[in-house]
Amino acid sequence: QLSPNFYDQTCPGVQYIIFGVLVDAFRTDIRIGASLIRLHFHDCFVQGCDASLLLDNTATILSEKESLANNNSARGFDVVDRMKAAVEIFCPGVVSCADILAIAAEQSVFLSGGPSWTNLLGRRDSRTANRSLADQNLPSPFAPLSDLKQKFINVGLNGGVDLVALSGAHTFGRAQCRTFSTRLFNFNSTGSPDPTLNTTLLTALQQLCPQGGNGSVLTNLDLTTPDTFDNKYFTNLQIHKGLLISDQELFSTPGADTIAIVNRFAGNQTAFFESFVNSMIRMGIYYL
Ligand code: HEM
Ligand SMILES: [Ca+2]
Ligand SMILES: [Ca+2]
Repeated sequence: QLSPNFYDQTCPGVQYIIFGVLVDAFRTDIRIGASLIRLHFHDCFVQGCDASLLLDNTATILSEKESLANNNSARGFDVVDRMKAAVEIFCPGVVSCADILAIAAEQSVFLSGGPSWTNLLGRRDSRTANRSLADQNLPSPFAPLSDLKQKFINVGLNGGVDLVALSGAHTFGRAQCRTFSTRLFNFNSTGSPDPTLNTTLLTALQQLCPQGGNGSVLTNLDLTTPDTFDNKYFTNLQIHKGLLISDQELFSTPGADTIAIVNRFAGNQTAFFESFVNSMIRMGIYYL
């Protein structure tokens, strides 16, 4: 049973301590907020929000850090370690790392221009990780829409508003060429690029990510406002400027129920923010 007041007696300053570390990290790394909210998402989708993602390999643990979606991709662990260390100085042994991830996610959205909300706290950290479950549960950018929906349903979210609103987190942060380059030249063995990709953006991405080139080159997920948390992600989808297949198909899958939701969020940022907060809170209370 999570509560906003969970640390009121035992660590009343926890949010300020984390905020201090976050603001400091932001000064040298504008991307850190995006990286941190992604850690919270990748934690919650595997065994619930229990900080299992943070555990390193041991004799008995196969880390989630090296799962398909996280390996050479998830980042920000050093900042989480600094947050935990700072919290330990003031309230040793009290605050869970799963709560630190949830708080950091909310503050990252707020610091980037998005909404703020009241964090529900009191998660317990797990002593086990599950790499195969991470491989299974974390959505692939190449997956069809039906598969993305199912992965959200599997963790107690829905494949409509939750999927579309939370995908809106791609309003900031970066992605590597290897996560979208299948769209650029010979899409699904058609001999042509993905027809749902805007041709101007296509040309730019072909230059950035040539065939046989370096798959770890980075580009912005939201090419309009790359570091601001806003609804431009959705207006981009309307003009076929989503970066990942999993982004664009929310709008470009014929007959999909997600199209109307994209259109609503594109036209009304307040509606997006409200749904986003609601879905983040529900994702954040998922626990096994
Ligand atoms: C719907 C299914 C989703 C898929 C298939 C997906 C896939 C991806 C991929 C492939 C990347 C780029 C990783 C890299 O190149 O290293 C990425 C980045 C990111 N994702 Fe997602 N994602 C999904 C949902 C979400 C959700 C629900 C959130 C948060 C609520 C989120 C937040 C982010 C952020 C902020 C980044 C940028 C991270 C950074 O710059 O370090 N994503 N995602
Ligand atoms: Ca977890
Ligand atoms: Ca943006």
